[in-house]
Amino acid sequence: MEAPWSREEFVDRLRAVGEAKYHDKHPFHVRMHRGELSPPEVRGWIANRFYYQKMIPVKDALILSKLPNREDRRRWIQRILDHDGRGDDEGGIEAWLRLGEAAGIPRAALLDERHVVPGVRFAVDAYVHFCRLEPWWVAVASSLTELFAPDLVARRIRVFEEHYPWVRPEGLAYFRQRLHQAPRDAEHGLELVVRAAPTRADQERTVAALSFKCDVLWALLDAVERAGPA
Ligand SMILES: O=C(O)c1cc(C(=O)O)c2c(n1)C(=O)C(=O)c1cc(C(=O)O)[nH]c1-2
Repeated sequence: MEAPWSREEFVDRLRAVGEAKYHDKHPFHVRMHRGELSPPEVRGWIANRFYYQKMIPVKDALILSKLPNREDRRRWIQRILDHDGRGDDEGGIEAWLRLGEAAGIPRAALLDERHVVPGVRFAVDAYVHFCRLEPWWVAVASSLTELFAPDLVARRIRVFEEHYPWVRPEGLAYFRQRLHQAPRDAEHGLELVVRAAPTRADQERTVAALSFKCDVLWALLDAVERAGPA
């Protein structure tokens, strides 16, 4: 049996997956970042991504149900609250609906999923099923794309302000929230995976889970790109 990687090497291996295949490099994002998307294409992306947003707390509830440790459940549950909201906090799903409205999409058109194309549904459902079926620490590893999300989201805020000013600025609140939520989530996720994956075989399985998740995000954008304007 091969020796486990040190924590540092393990984290390097995880980061290398992001460098190779995180969706910031997808041609659709490249065009978005250059300011080349038409308003209907931006709307198509927002309307399809809503399905991802909507399913995130569902997959986090599946993981929550499997976490063996109370302290970890107390931290993990925050992810569900971040998206679904609680009390006065409207939550991320509501913020995404407002992003849609700021871009000219009626909330009813997001809620009834009329613009969601089959490939997006398949990709997102594959992620949810993966988290339902895999051991909790493998499912947690698949969430570690959040290690890479903050740079992309920070860039997206600048890109929208510069190239897509027709999207009303209050719509960007969702992305601003993610700038502090994602690093906190990634830190906890990494801590869980490092603790639960002590052998080289375990570590390799977590790297494969992260690679799978990059495929989910990539396939989602392939489908959005192919669908075109909404
Ligand atoms: O806009 C993005 O590029 C992006 C990427 C990701 C990601 O890397 O999975 C997430 C999000 N956004 C996001 O908003 C979010 O709530 C989220 C949760 C998760 C997850 O896997 O648990 N990823 C992401």
